[in-house]
This record gives sequence, C-alpha cells and structure tokens, in this order.
Amino acid sequence: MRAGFPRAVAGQRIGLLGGSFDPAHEGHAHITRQALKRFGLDAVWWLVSPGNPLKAEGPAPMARRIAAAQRVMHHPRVTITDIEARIGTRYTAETLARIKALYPGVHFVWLMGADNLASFHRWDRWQSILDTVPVGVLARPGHGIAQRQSSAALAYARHRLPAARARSLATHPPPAWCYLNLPLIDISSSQIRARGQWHRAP
Ligand SMILES: Nc1ncnc2c1ncn2[C@@H]1O[C@H](COP(=O)(O)OP(=O)(O)OP(=O)(O)O)[C@@H](O)[C@H]1O
Ligand SMILES: O=C(O)c1ccc[n+]([C@@H]2O[C@H](COP(=O)([O-])O)[C@@H](O)[C@H]2O)c1
Repeated sequence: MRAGFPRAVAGQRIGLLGGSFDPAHEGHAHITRQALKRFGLDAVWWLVSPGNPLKAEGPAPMARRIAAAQRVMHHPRVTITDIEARIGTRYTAETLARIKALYPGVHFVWLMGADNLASFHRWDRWQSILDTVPVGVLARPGHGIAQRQSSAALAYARHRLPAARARSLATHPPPAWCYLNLPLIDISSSQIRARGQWHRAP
C-alpha cells in the first residue's frame, strides 16, 4: 500500500466514518466505539473529508482538522485519514469505488449518523452507495423515527437488517443497512463553532 494510506488485509471488517470533523468531538468517538462493538468491526477509519459536497462553506484546513481529531480519538483500532484528499475524491460513491478497488477482499461498511439518513437521497448516486457497501446508521439526538422513514430508508426498507443481526452487516451482500439505537450524545461541530471554540479560518 502507498505511503499515507491506511493498512488493511483481506477479510477484515472495516467501518468508514466519513465526516467534515470540523471539529471532531465526543459524538464521533462515541458512535465509533459503538460501531466497533455492535457491528463487530476490526477497525474504523475516519475519512476526514476535503469538503462535504452539500455544504456551501468550506471547512477548516485538513491538517488542523486531523490534528484535532487525533486529540479526540485515541483507539488502537481507529485510523484518522485524509485518504479522500489523497485519491482526489469527495463524493462518497466515488470514494467507495476507489477504496474497494484499492483494498480487494476487505469488508467495508459505510457508517453515518441518523441525520445523514434523512438527506441521503440528495447524495450523488446514493443508490449506488447502498448497492456497493453495507451501511450502518447510528442514532443521533433529534433524528429518530422520521429518519428511518426518509426517502432512502423507505426505498431500501426490505434491505434493512434488524439490530439483532448487526454483527452480520459487514459481510452481508449489499444492499443491506442496519439502524442502531444507542445512548445519545447531544453534541455537534456546529455547536462547538457557535460557542467560538473552533474557527474555520486557517
Ligand atoms: N452526536 C452525534 N451522534 C451521532 N452521530 C453523529 C454525532 N455527531 C456526528 N455524527 C455523525 O458523524 C458523521 C460526521 O459528522 P460531522 O463531521 O458532520 O459532525 P457534525 O457534528 O454533524 O457537524 P456539523 O454540526 O458541522 O454538521 C456524520 O455521519 C454524523 O451524522
Ligand atoms: O457524495 C455525496 O454527494 C455526499 C453528500 C453529503 C455528504 N457526503 C459525505 O458524508 C459524510 C458526512 O458529511 P458531514 O459533512 O455531515 O460530516 C462525509 O464523508 C461527506 O463527504 C457525501
């Protein structure tokens, strides 16, 4: 594997938590620990995005977001990576196609909070994402039942695995998705920015 790219071996189950991480916070760390345990993952990679295609304002510089993420998340099975910037992608569908080609035989799972399930049908080629990798959705404060009835959730309702089968998600052939209820942590990057504890300017 090229320098700067995380290592993985065929057969491993790896969760991909894409995010702006602008900045990272305890909510990200919490859903990562839950995903490791409940989906039975070997590792989680935080894909620090060059910039969410649906967000008008650009995030803080990558190096600063990575450094902040490393302060928040110390775990032997979590890797924080700028792989999207390295491969030149920011659309998840393209990222997943590239990562799957780079890591044959690895079982990847796309991870996201419930707020993203609500807007998922606005993502570029969202059906292709669901048809490419299993998706694990983690509950988020303020985003409950309505999200589970969002356009994407309804369109793929018959491919939903019950939480009791969460540990089989990573090796389940796509499309497959699973919604996990978990203890909620009410924190967001927007709150941290609004409190003036993080600034986007370089
Ligand atoms: N407190 C939380 N509980 C559950 N999921 C979360 C939480 N915070 C973030 N996530 C999820 O983590 C991923 C990355 O989130 P992101 O970096 O956008 O943080 P954010 O707090 O949502 O940021 P912002 O407030 O700027 O939109 C997303 O899938 C998001 O749903
Ligand atoms: O591919 C898309 O169209 C797309 C649209 C919105 C969000 N995403 C990805 O979703 C992840 C979460 O984004 P964010 O900003 O909510 O942290 C991050 O990896 C984004 O690149 C991807």
